[in-house]
Amino acid sequence: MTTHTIIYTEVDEAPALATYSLLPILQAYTAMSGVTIEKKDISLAGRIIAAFPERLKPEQCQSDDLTELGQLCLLPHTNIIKLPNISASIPQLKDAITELQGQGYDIPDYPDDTISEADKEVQARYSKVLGSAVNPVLREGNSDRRAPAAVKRFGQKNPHRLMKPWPSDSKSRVAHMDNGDFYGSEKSMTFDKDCRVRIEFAGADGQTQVLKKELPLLAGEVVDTAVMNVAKLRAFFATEMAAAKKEGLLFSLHLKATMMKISDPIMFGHCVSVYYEDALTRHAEVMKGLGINVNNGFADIEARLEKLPEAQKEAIKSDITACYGKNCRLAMVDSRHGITNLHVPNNIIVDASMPVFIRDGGRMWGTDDELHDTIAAIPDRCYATIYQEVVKDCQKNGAFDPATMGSVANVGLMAQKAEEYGSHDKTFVAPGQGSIRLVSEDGNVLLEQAVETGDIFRCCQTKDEPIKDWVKLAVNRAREAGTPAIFWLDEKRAHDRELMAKVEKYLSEQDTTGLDIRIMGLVEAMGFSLERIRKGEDTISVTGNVLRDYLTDLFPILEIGTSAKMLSIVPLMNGGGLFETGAGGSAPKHVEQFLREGHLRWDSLGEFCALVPSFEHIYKTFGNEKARLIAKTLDQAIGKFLEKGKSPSRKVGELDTRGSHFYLALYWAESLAAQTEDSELAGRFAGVAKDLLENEGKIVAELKAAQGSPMDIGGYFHPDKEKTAAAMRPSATLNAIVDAI
Ligand SMILES: NC(=O)C1=CN([C@@H]2O[C@H](COP(=O)(O)OP(=O)(O)OC[C@H]3O[C@@H](n4cnc5c(N)ncnc54)[C@H](OP(=O)(O)O)[C@@H]3O)[C@@H](O)[C@H]2O)C=CC1
Ligand SMILES: O=C(O)CCC(=O)C(=O)O
Ligand SMILES: [Mg+2]
Repeated sequence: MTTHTIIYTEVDEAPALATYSLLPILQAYTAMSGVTIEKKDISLAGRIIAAFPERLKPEQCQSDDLTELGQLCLLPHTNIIKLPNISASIPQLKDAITELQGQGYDIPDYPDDTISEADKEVQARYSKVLGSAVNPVLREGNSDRRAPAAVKRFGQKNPHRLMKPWPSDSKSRVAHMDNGDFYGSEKSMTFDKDCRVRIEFAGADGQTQVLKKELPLLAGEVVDTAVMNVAKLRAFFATEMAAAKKEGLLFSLHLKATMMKISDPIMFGHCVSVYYEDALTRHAEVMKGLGINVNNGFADIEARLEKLPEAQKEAIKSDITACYGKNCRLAMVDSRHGITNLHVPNNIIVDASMPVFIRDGGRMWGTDDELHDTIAAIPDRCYATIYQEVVKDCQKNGAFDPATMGSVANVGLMAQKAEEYGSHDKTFVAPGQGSIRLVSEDGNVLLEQAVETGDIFRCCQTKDEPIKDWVKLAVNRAREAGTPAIFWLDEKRAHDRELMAKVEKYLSEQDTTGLDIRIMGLVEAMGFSLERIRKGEDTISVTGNVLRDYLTDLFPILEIGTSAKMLSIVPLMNGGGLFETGAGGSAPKHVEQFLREGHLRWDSLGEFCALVPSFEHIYKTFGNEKARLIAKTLDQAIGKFLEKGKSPSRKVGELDTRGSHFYLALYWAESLAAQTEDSELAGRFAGVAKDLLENEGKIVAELKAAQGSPMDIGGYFHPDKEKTAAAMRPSATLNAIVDAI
């Protein structure tokens, strides 16, 4: 029998733990269909190990699976199930390095300063591991995300209870800059032929410095540049902190330091240094000596102060305490442990943090472990305004009702590192006063931005083929769904104006008869979608890469309580399929709970849903009929799983991730046994279904018995495989049935 391969990604944290329980079931159920499910390691630890082969013992070495997957994504038959992985901030990267070193891996420290050539080489290798280093490599296609019909139906019938009311006198708001931001400075152009450009800094003193030697561009490519003026950014933070203090609101900051790994940690650092300015200025010399980098958050300050003699440390700490007294109150991430919004750059990731702010009635947690009205600072106007529109709507009309609200699906322009999310290698801190500019090979200045020392310059690329593909995908989705599809484009943004022209052109080449497709500004599009949501009507948002990310967390978190249940398909432009599991992250909080009390509440519904189109893709590509049946029966099993309420509970002692996998296996076996199209599969799974059902009580009891005490899996970023497998497969009865298939 020919075998067809699905690649299943090994990741980090909660979804990685869940994989230990789910993957053996998947492999057993698909083996008879000629589908093999193969693992590839894209975990943070795996990627670090793969970056330093020459320093490791042969048995410690790992292949560079990410690079291999990146190449596979360009081939027509590739089929990948992509689970969420850690996009590491520097503090997370350092923690992972320390853990690996403790396990005997001779991995170098992350160099804070790059003084020697050797430091530079190490940092260059780590820069490929840092931040969102995985998704942009694999996403060789645009994105199609929506709540599967069964999930939405279930969500309306069983509305989640996470939505909190908005106080009638809510004073919360989104704060953004009015000028000096990326939005205000953006310049954009479309190239009419293939060419190469360079990016250079031209100092006011007449010196020039090449920042990027060569940037190859394709005909039809849209390129933009923009600058964040840091003096204005700091003034904005100071103003909003003072306003929060005056109005009695909490202050919070929402950025994407993981995806925007160069620009956003710097913006985060400015916020930290404005808040703690008095203490940091007074002790500037000591802080410098300790190597403190505010971009890594208050946690870095706190940790490094520990190196000081007691008296000196206490003096600085007392000045820090004075900052809390003088300044506004900060929103807390973990009020019980005194962790604020400014602790580490990866704690508040805007795509997930703003929906929770809205779900919680426009409030965040204070030090008193209560919810309070809050100023949500999102400095750049490119996207901040959409959230203020939601805030305004909820202040006027109250919280949304998950039982009746409509749905917003998304078609997102993402392929080939589109827009801001591909800008890291073209983001620079201005080395002085002058300008940063894009220069053609023959020396013509194409786009130029005035900068002051420390300003953040950013250049983004959006290729033509992905835009064409995105428009086509939007038209197809609009036709399939029969609902309005709105292109969210802001005519005040230079980049969006270039895109609008292309959208209009490519739409005119498609058959759009009978479809309601419109282009709207962001705030208008949000208002339009919210109005429909409140009437229970569905809308498709067709957006660029950043809004794709933001909206596919926002709407699902409001509608169904989480974005983990989204169907997230990336039709690869060369014919393959990348099936992302959900739209959320790797849920670090769930791992904490698992380690503390042996209960994992990761919901694998995202994985289940992604597998259906993945099997269908095998059928469509290779005509594998058994794969078609595997998909059909899995879909039926998911329906029953939802109907019977077998998702993991949040409480220890109740059904957790492992138990939910058992029920999926049971319902899937029942569906396979009941179908009449393939007697071989039916015959094989009739016995499995019978065994699982007969042993239901025993299996559930065995799984429950494994809960209630702390777990030792030998690591956080790089757990011990055997220990983790044992922890995640604690039912001998279930294992025996699955392993015998
Ligand atoms: N595609 C990718 O690879 C992505 C990766 N990330 C990475 O994930 C990490 C964590 O990100 P963070 O922003 O904290 O977001 P997470 O989505 O991991 O967590 C936010 C909350 O969402 C809920 N949640 C998310 N997924 C599930 C699930 N499958 N089952 C049940 N509940 C779920 C949980 O809520 P509750 O606690 O209330 O149960 C969780 O605490 C970061 O390192 C980030 O870089 C983030 C987004 C996408
Ligand atoms: O890659 C990442 O860091 C996050 C991706 C993400 O949030 C998304 O695509 O929704
Ligand atoms: Mg996201």
